[in-house]
Amino acid sequence: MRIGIIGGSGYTGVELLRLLSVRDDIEIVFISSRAQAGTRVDALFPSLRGHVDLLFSDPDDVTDASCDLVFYATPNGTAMNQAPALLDKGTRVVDLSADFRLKDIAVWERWYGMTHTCPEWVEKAVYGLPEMYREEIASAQLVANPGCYPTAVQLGFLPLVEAGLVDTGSLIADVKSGITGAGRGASVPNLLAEASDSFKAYGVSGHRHLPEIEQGLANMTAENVSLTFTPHLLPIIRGIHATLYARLNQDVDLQKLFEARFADEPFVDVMPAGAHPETRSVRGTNMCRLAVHQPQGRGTAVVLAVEDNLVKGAAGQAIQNMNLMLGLPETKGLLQPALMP
Ligand SMILES: NC(=O)C1=CN([C@@H]2O[C@H](COP(=O)(O)OP(=O)(O)OC[C@H]3O[C@@H](n4cnc5c(N)ncnc54)[C@H](OP(=O)(O)O)[C@@H]3O)[C@@H](O)[C@H]2O)C=CC1
Ligand SMILES: CC(=O)N[C@@H](CCC(=O)OP(=O)(O)O)C(=O)O
Repeated sequence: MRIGIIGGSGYTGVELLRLLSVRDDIEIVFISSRAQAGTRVDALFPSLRGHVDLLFSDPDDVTDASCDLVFYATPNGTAMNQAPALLDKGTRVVDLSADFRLKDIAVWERWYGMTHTCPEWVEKAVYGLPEMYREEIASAQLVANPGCYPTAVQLGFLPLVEAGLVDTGSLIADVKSGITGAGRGASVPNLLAEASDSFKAYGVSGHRHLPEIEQGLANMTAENVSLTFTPHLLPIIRGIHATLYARLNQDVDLQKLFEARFADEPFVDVMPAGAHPETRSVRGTNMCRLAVHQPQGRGTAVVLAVEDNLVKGAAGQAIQNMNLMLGLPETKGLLQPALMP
């Protein structure tokens, strides 16, 4: 399969390269970076020496590359302008940005502060959370890959919301992300001296992942969904840790419920009762590890979810979606264990 990557010099782009370059069923034929066009990929990323023998290209040239599938690992507002030319030619696309994730265009425009230039493809796009939409993803031409926070939060709440066991009007997600979540672009708040040895919340009054998570949860239930979502910046490189709270409306064996819901899911691991999953247990992997608790047997379910924001939260999930779309084994190239310690 011939694969192209637009935005190959960013963090999710290099993660796509790390995971795809070792596969013998995939030929990477195109990697773009406007700033790096003409330079060798392994000059920018020596980690790929011996694995990727390509130069960065200009994104405009991808239309001539005749790819089976193209990834957009670009900032929000890019794919909606560039991908339609490929989509109209029949190329399949996985967009890692938020351009095609929200079905309500007015809501997207409010949260992203831009006019949407391609609502017709938003309608046709399939949201790329395989644990919810596996069949639709397999036949989609355009997949909107979920955001990093939305992946962990939706997977953690999924069994509870789907089974109607919680008050969906009072859900709480307290979530922490490593700094690569902010991308590779230079910015003062992301400097080592600014972000390390410190910890803070941000976006408390509103983060653009709120409508995405609420849209996903609403698709799991006929009930009204309302979420309080507070993101935090953790002084680590990779990893998301979500602590999710929901009021139970009945007595239920939560451990059994979670184990049954994810029994056939290759990339969701329900840990034994009482576990406290760590971000390092998923570093570099496509796994989301969950643990479900009911402290003191009172009526609140507390779900802990960890994932690597660059893998299950971005590039790994994008490849999981690619595998489904191209009729390849879903887990192909994604089963390596975490790097420890
Ligand atoms: N980082 C994360 O953990 C996650 C990120 N995402 C989303 O994935 C996307 C990529 O994120 P990330 O890799 O972190 O971003 P980076 O900022 O690290 O990289 C962005 C890439 O896009 C390219 N790019 C920028 N502007 C354009 C443009 N107008 N046309 C073509 N290429 C462009 C850049 O190269 P150049 O400018 O040289 O062309 C670079 O290769 C974003 O939409 C992000 O929100 C989603 C989930 C998690
Ligand atoms: C730590 C950090 O800054 N994280 C990013 C989320 C990254 C992501 O998933 O962004 P998209 O939805 O745009 O794809 C943020 O809060 O903006």
